[in-house]
Amino acid sequence: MLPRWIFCARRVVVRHDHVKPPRRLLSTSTTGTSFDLLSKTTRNIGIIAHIDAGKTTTTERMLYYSGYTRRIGNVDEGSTVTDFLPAERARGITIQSAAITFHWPPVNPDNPTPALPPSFDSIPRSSISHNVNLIDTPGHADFTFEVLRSLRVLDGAVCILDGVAGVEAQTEKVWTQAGHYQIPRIIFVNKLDRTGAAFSRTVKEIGTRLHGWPAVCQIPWWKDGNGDFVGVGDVIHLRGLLWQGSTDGSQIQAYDLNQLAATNNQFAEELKKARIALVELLSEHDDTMVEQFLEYDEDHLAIPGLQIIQSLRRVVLQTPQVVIPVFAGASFRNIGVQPLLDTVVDLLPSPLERPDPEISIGNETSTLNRLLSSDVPSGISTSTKPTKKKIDKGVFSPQDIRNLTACALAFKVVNDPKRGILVYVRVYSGTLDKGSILFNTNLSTTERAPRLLKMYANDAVEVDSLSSGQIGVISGLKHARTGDTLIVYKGLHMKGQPPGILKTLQLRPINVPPPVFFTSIEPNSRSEQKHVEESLGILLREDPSLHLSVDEESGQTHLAGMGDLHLEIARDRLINDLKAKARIGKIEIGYREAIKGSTAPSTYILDRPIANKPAKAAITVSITPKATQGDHNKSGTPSQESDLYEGSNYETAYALHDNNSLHISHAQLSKTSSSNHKDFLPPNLSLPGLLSAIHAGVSAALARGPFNGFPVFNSHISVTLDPLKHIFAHETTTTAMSMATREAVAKHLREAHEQTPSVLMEPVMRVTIFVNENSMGKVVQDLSSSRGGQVLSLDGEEESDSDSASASSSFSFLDALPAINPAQIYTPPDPFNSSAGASASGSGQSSQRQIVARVPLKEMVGYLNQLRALTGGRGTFVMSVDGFERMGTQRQRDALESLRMTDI
Ligand SMILES: Nc1nc2c(ncn2[C@@H]2O[C@H](COP(=O)(O)OP(=O)(O)OP(=O)(O)O)[C@@H](O)[C@H]2O)c(=O)[nH]1
Repeated sequence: MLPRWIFCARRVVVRHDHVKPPRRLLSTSTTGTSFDLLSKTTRNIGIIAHIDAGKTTTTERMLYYSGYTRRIGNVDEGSTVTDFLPAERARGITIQSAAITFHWPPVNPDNPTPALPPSFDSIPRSSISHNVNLIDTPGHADFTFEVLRSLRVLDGAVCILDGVAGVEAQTEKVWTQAGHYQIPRIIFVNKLDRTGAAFSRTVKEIGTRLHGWPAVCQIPWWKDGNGDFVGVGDVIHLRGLLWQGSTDGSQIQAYDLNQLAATNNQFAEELKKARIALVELLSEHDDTMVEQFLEYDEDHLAIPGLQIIQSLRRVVLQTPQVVIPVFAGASFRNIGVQPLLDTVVDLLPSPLERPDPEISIGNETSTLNRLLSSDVPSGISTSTKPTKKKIDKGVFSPQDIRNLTACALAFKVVNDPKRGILVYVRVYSGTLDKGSILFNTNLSTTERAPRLLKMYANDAVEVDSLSSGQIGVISGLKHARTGDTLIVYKGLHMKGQPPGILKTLQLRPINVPPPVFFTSIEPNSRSEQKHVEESLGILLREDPSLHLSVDEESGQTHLAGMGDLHLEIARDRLINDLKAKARIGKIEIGYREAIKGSTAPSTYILDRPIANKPAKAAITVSITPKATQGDHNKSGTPSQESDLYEGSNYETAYALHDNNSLHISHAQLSKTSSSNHKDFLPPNLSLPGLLSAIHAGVSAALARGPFNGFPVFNSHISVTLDPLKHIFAHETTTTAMSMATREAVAKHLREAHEQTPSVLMEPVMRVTIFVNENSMGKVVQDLSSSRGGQVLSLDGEEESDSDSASASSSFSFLDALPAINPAQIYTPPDPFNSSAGASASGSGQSSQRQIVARVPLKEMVGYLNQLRALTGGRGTFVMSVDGFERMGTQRQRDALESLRMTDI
């Protein structure tokens, strides 16, 4: 009898034209059993990998075999479903992660909602149709942040490796990040049809570079042992799976061990060896497998496939994950995708099996279910009787928690040409209903969710609700941005806010790294200004790692981003997709300027009409440079803006972008009691309104420093707001206060610079490079002499810069993982000479070396070409911002000179 999933694959072919998601399965009502069924049969997974490993190609096959597309899209022809932005199709790379839903195995139209069995002890999960929400993530280093954003909402991940190139730098980085989020992962070694493909070498690299024991679940099947790649040996079910060449891949022949032994004994013997290795490995990490092994008389081959699947599932869900199931295929040749889909359903967890998601509330961190069960973080008390006073103080009651009926994370905003702005959300608790009023805790705004959708390849299906664990889309939102937390609070009206600190609740907050490249944008004409601004607004909602600042004096708008490709794509999106008519400047390095002088407090008065209305406001300001450690600041802290919730009721402190800080003292106005505010403030002003106006004014001034117009770095601004002296009845508005503050801070910055000249700070990158042994010397030499870099470690040895933030965080995670001895890893032999494979890829396991260095970003521009030249095209690297460092006098002079040259 044919295995069940082969039957499935055939069934898709037969019924291809009318396999559509049945509406009954899409209904997300929260009644007990259907909620349970939906959650248990849901997989929220992502595909992560190095650029070009084949994520999009594999996704296209997944959509095809599950019946959601009628033809297989081709990356090279620009006809894929997931790379839908014109810029993505033109470049053949994935820029924005797209989330799509499909069912695997395909829904049986005769029995669309089969009952779940009481347990999966006797049948595999993949025998029941599951709801798979798939998030395709970008592979380019400039989009790592986009990958991080998607990782937060995943319950499991498939990591695709290029079978020729092996484990590449970006894979290692994303793999580690997924490990930090405790995301269970499996690996698909793709492109095994290519010359130089080396499955065995790649498996060893999984052990040594991804720090886990590879559990080889499939071995490649090469025609006659060394020819074309034609199928896989299924180690779990002990069978050979042969794909028919030049078809759509839905015709697969299965051969059991006896059949294989008769036709290809060597392959059959290898399959047995692989099974023994798999059972041995599982036994080391799963006690139940040891019991099974004894039950089956210590016969590795006698243990049923289902028991192996269950054991694999148990080890994949262990934290930290030390066993990594490995599968094989060539998506482009349509080989290996259906069993991979089975594996997704069988091994990766449902939303119900995931750890409680982290949250931040007030300035505490906790987890969502602890909060919902009122087990709130220390320092935040609950009360059964909330009074107005208690609510103002941030106290909330169990009833307030009960009123919190849903919590969701907007993990992606997309401007769809046909459907407008789509906000992709993952629901973490409760149910989002169509028409719900959503409170956005990042923006403190309220908006209604007019329509809810599920995205199926090219189709969007409207649904009435999205329940916990589901991924879907809200269309028609006007404000929500990528990364915002949306909550539903019972009884909230459009102008209201949830009580106390509930309004600060954020799901899985992440640090946005500081932008290090920028470009200027100028509308072609005044009439284009509005459209350009709106288009920039869309870009920023989609991608919060882009930063926008407007220089009020020159009127120039600066767009800053994480990398040159990041900005290039933003530029393409703006001009080609959003049709903004604007001139875009050259992409430049985003230096910072640090003031060296301080100023004494002085009061600035703004007294001139704004928009033809009289305006007057005053503010007292002083500035000091912050103490630094050698003017070197690590990334992570500088870019995040937050209210520090510190100090007394009469002062407010903020951490601003670029390691700046702001302290506002507002002596007469208490933050927690507004009872006397009417004695000091006219009816049009409130303390929160004034604080945010001052915050905005300070941020605007710091965006352009007095030295060369770069953002100011590492300064402390002290502001005093005295309502009796600074506020003028009728004439003081929040706009006037914001402008007064901006002008006051700008004046103080100029004075500080005149007193002691400011200095330029440059972004310094932490670069991880992988090269072959014989190129190592040249690459190190080039880094340290020509590029002014500092080599921190070779092959992960002790770093000379031991306080490196990124280093320590990744080491703490890696410390929990076992040391892997590659000699103990089972791999089948590769058909090609392994050194040939290694030289084709440049990642020969024995000769692969890793260099970690700190290098100024300026020296890394165009580095890939240089690295390729030094390594015969084989080296790869990844980098992230490590901090900003003061430039030497000559370096600063050179940088300013080259900036002047660009201006001419
Ligand atoms: N020979 C061969 N080529 C493949 C295979 N899978 C993908 N490719 C090719 O590899 C290239 C990259 O494939 P993509 O699917 O775009 O890779 P990706 O990982 O999505 O790339 P990014 O979106 O840029 O991160 C394309 O030219 C594909 O046709 C495979 O199994 N065999």
